[in-house]
This record gives sequence, C-alpha cells and structure tokens, in this order.
Amino acid sequence: MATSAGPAAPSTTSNAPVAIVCVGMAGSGKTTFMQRLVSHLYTHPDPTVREPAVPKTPTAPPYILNLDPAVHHVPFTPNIDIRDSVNYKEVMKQFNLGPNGGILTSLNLFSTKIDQVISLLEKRTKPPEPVAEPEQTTVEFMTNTGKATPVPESQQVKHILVDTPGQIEVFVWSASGEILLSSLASTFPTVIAYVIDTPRTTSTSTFMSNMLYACSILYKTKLPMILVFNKTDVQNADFAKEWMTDFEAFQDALRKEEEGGSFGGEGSAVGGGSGYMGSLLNSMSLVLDEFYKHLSVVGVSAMTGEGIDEFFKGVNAKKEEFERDYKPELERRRAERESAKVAHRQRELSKLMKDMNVGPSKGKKPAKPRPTTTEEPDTVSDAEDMDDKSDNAGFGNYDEIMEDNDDSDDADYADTDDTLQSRYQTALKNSGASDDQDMSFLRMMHKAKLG
Ligand SMILES: Nc1nc2c(ncn2[C@@H]2O[C@H](COP(=O)(O)OP(=O)(O)OP(=O)(O)O)[C@@H](O)[C@H]2O)c(=O)[nH]1
Repeated sequence: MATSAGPAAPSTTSNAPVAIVCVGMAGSGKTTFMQRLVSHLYTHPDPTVREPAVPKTPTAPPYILNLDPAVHHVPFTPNIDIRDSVNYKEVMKQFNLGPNGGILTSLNLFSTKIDQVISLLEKRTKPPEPVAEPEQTTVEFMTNTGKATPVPESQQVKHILVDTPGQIEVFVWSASGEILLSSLASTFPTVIAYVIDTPRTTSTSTFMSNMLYACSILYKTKLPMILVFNKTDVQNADFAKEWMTDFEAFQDALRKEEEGGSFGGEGSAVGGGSGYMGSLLNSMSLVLDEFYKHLSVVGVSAMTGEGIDEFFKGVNAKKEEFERDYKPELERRRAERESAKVAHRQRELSKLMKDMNVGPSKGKKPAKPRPTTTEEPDTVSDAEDMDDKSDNAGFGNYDEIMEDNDDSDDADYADTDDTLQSRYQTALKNSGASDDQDMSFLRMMHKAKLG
C-alpha cells in the first residue's frame, strides 16, 4: 500500500490530462471534495508549467463533469452537467420510477451521448501544436461563437474531475456506468478517488465494509484507485492507515471491540453469543492484505484543504501506473473488440453474398469518417441545443439520438453499398448479364440503402 506519493520524482507520464472520478457513499463528502479540488487547482501554482516569466502560474482550470442527476446544488460550475441533458424528476414521473431507478435511467439516457462528451473533452484537452518559439506555445480551441482562440500552455486542461451519484452501485454496477467509465478510460488516464467518511469508519466492522466496497469497485472498474479518507478535521485517518499496513494493529482493535461486546458476542447487551463477526473480520483482513498493496491512501479534509497536495501526488503516481499497467490491457481489449466487429461484419457480408450467389469478398474499404459540422458545440447541452431546440423534459431528443445512431449505421451501410455495388457489377459483367438488370439492382440498392 502506498500511503504517500513521496517527493516529486521525474515524471515519465505523458502530457495527457488525468480524469479523476470521485466515487463514494452518500454523504461521504464527494461534492465538497470536488469543490476543494477545483479551488486548489485555481489557486495553487503549477510546478510543471514551463513559463519562467510567470513563476506563480496557477494550475490550469479543470474540466468538470457532474454525473449526479439528483443533486440540487453543486458548489462549482460544471462544464458538462447531466442535469442539462436529463430531467431526473421528469424521468421518475414518466417512467413511474423510484429515486434509484430514476438515477439509473437518467444515466442510461446520458450514456447515449458519451461520444459527444468524449469529443468535447478531447477538444478541450488538445495538446499544443509544436511551434518554433516555446514561449508562443498555444493551443487552438473553439469558443462558444465557434471562433478559434489561442490558449496558453499554462491554461490547457490537465485535470478532468467527475462527480458521481452517492448511490455507488447505480453508477459502478450499471451498464451505463460501465460505458461512461470505459469510454473515459480508453481516452484519458483515469483514476478512481474512493471518498470515505472517516469519522463513520472508526469501528472495525464499518472499516471492513468500506474496504470490501472499495475492493469490489476496484475489480469492477479495473482502474487505479486512491482511497481518500475525508473529514480528517473531525477524525484523523492514521488509525485506518495503520490497520491497512499492520495486521496486528487491526487484530488488537478487533479484540477490544469483541471484548466490549460490539459484535453481539458474550457480554453484549444486544444479540447473544453468535460471535461470528469477530472471526469473519479477522479472516477478511487477512484476505484483503493483498488488495491493500494496490492502493494509495490519503487523509484529507475537504473542508479545510488539508492533505490535498498529497492527494495530487497520489494522482500523479496513479497516472503513471495507469499508463504502465492499465493502458496496454485496455488497448488490447479495444483491439480485440474492433477485430471481432470487423470479422462479424465480414461474415455477414459473405453470407449475403452467398445468398445472392455473388463471389467472395476481396477485402473491404475502411469505414468513412462521419461528416463533421462546421459549427462546434461547446458543451453537451449546447450540442443538444443545436440538435433540437425543443428539448422535451430533457429526453425529448432521445429519439433523435437513436436517429444519430442510425446515421452511423447508414455510414457503414453506405460503405457496404460501394463494395457491394462494385462487386455486383464485376460479377454481372463476368456473367454477361444486360445493363438493364444492372441498373435495376443498383436502383434497388440505393433505395434500400443496403441492397
Ligand atoms: N467536517 C467536515 N465535513 C465535511 C467534509 N466534507 C464534507 N463534509 C460535510 O459532509 C456532508 C456531505 O457532504 P457532500 O459533499 O454533500 O457529500 P456527497 O458525498 O457529495 O453526498 P451525496 O451527494 O449525497 O452523495 C456535508 O454536510 C458537508 O459539509 C470535511 O472534510 N469535513
């Protein structure tokens, strides 16, 4: 277990911005922690910026995503806010859902826009073009008006902060949560910050519950994780760090709690004598020893700002770990998915060819890039506005999103058309059929978009 990132070592990481996804139980302080991170980045000098003329350049403002559709108020201004796209209350009403179902459905609806979100993030975090004069290093980005504006290197986004709903399972275990996280992680180095309410974790059983939860998130997301023991202004987190590094210290605490009758064993005022909890926790702590080794642990106070520097050191260390250990695996999985997709399409096409009694494929043209619009949206909300001015209760444009997906299929089919048409024409020529037949088939293909 790494309890601290130590002194700043020479970095081997890329310049890509790091995405920090804040996950934690309701009330653990995720939103307050996010606010603290934002204000820290705005006010603290960035040691990595190469601008000797301005030694105290603040770290570039972060790019902020709010993925909690049910939050009333966020104490920062998110660049992308799920509430701009989906009306959580309306979702509950229209689909007759409870609060958790409402959050889940809102996330599902929002995840259909993940491509737009990622392309916006990519645009905002674009690295500077290489130029001759280092002091003139700038990056072009689009303003609301669509006009290109130079951005100094010091202001390039280096951190993407993501706030998530307190219902962890709704985010981490849902299909939409997986889509959002995997899309983010396949584009940027991504780190999970698991926020823990320290004052409510002082007993061995609540501590162990939290560790098991963190463990399940780590294995589900397969992303590097930092345990953030929050609210250290109320309760110091040293006890937790000790329990994670010294098995005997945890055993001692467990014994004391057992003797005090905390687990319903002998001498307990409640329950009566099962005492299984003590031995279960004992075994758990042994099992989790391996898991602790993969974590960074920091104690912070989102209220006072204590420990935030150490947190960012931990983020840098985890970013390196991501690029070293996680990225190759992610890329391998992505390549696997891509080749499976290509093989599937090829199989389908061959089947079609067989049905039509046309010869086998001699290769396929790569997919055409989708046409881009000249006017670029600034946020997902803007993108939606451009798509559909009449946003009906947030998900009125859902159908249109589905249409968008159809469009992309059309692009694939159009690609298939070309190949199919040329192959059909060749086969027709070889068989000596008349031009009339040729034209009627092409007309039919054009009409059906596939043939
Ligand atoms: N003393 C202290 N209180 C904190 C700290 N961080 C958060 N709180 C308090 O904890 C409560 C919950 O904080 P939030 O930031 O709303 O927690 P959350 O995890 O975003 O909550 P949900 O949105 O419900 O998931 C608030 O009353 C905060 O003021 C801290 O570092 N110290």
